[in-house]
Amino acid sequence: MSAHRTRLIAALDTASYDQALQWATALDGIVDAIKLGLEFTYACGLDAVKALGNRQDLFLDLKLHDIPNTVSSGLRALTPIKPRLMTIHALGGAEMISRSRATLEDAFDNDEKRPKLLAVTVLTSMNEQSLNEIGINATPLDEVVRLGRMAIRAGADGLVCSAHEITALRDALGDGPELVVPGIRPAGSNTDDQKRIMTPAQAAQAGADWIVVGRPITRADDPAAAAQAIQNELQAVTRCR
Ligand SMILES: O=C(O)c1cc(=O)[nH]c(=O)n1[C@@H]1O[C@H](COP(=O)(O)O)[C@@H](O)[C@H]1O
Repeated sequence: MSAHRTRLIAALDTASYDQALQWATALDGIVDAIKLGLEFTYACGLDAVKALGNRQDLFLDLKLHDIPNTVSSGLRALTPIKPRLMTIHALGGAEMISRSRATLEDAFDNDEKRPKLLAVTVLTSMNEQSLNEIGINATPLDEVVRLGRMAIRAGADGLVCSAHEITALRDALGDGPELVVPGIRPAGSNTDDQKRIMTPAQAAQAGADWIVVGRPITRADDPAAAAQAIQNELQAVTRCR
């Protein structure tokens, strides 16, 4: 058993480079990593992603989902950015995941420096009803565990899931996979479009390796203070696993 700290990723969802830089600067030394996703990347381009990613640990969240050749080639094109974490959709299937992992291994001699490949399971904005609407007659919990098993077996280093599924995933897959958990809302904050939410402390208690928090930080009057409050909440949870 080892002491394990849940780390905080701030999602810098904006189309403005200046805004992202301002947040990244204010949060430097408070959060453990920053996340740049579709909005920032499409609006500002990969050079801007690289510039911000050179300053702090980077989670590059582009959620690739296409045929195996297209996804693995797309990942290869992103490797000069050297993110710490990258996302693809588990729904792309086992071959897409295994080819993606092989591409990343091929691009990095040093496995320590290789970006960790995360498979997104069921988006935290979805509940059982939204799964039914797309023809999946399962609970989010069952669907996440099913996709999670497949994705880890195929070569993903970790999974993106909600905090509600952490215990079941640990039971099914053990401590190895990195579990990255969005849908985090400090008590009393606006849930926005998130459906499967928990507080930072609850997610840490459940065993999240990383939590991802966007609007509760970026829409706060003082983003640095909001992020520090979340870190304090995480650090108050001591757990061993
Ligand atoms: O892959 C992700 O990071 C992700 C997966 C998921 O299931 N749910 C989810 O919210 N996210 C991302 O996590 C961030 C959550 O942002 P907030 O809802 O503002 O805290 C966003 O940048 C989402 O793109």
